[in-house]
Amino acid sequence: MASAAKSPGPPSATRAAIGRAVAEKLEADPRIIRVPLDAAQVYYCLDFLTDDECRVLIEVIDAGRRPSTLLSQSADPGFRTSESCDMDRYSPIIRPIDERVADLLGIAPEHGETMQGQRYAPGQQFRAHHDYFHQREPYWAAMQGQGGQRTWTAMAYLNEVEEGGATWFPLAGIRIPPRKRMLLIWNNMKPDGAPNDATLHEGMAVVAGTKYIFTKWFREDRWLKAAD
Ligand SMILES: O=C(O)CCC(=O)C(=O)O
Ligand SMILES: [Fe+2]
Repeated sequence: MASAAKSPGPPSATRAAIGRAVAEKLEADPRIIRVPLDAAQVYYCLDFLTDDECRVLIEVIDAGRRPSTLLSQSADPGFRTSESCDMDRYSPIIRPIDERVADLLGIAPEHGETMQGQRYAPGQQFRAHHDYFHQREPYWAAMQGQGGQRTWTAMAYLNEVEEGGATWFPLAGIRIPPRKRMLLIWNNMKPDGAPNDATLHEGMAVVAGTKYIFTKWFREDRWLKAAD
């Protein structure tokens, strides 16, 4: 999270193996399309969710939303201005969707963090950041104890946004406009398992309408929720 550090972290055989296994699973799936990019492994699945699922997930987000937070405080108060909602993975609404995401990637559900809903009103955004943890940051020791590095991200768009709200990868050079029901998937690591700086991405400001998504981050090991 937070700003790009010079070296985001060393290679890792474990993460490299996860990267290969997930890419192989996705590439064998006829529902998945790879975005033609060299800098990062990015995929999407157009109709991953049904309209009903999108509607119910939006209701869950609206009922549980609170201001979004950051792991390291940014000097810019406008860095992440959305609202978030931690989704109860054991609820009968969330669990099947949560497990379907893990199954699509071929990652054991225990490696996934709780799905997090995000809501952006006009003007709200999540400035350019990495989903992986910067290993030089003070939070890294705690993250290592909670399942280690984030490997893959899966993010679903739950509604059409009137204007704005694209997910922009400025270094990889793609901008993805929100598209209802679509799941976007990317590997935050390089093929050698080191964090990939080119996965820097931004949830661009919504101009008109409201944007609802959920984000699911996978860890290299089993995720252990921090004690509250
Ligand atoms: O809103 C977006 O398009 C990006 C969200 C995001 O990067 C995240 O939740 O980590
Ligand atoms: Fe992100």
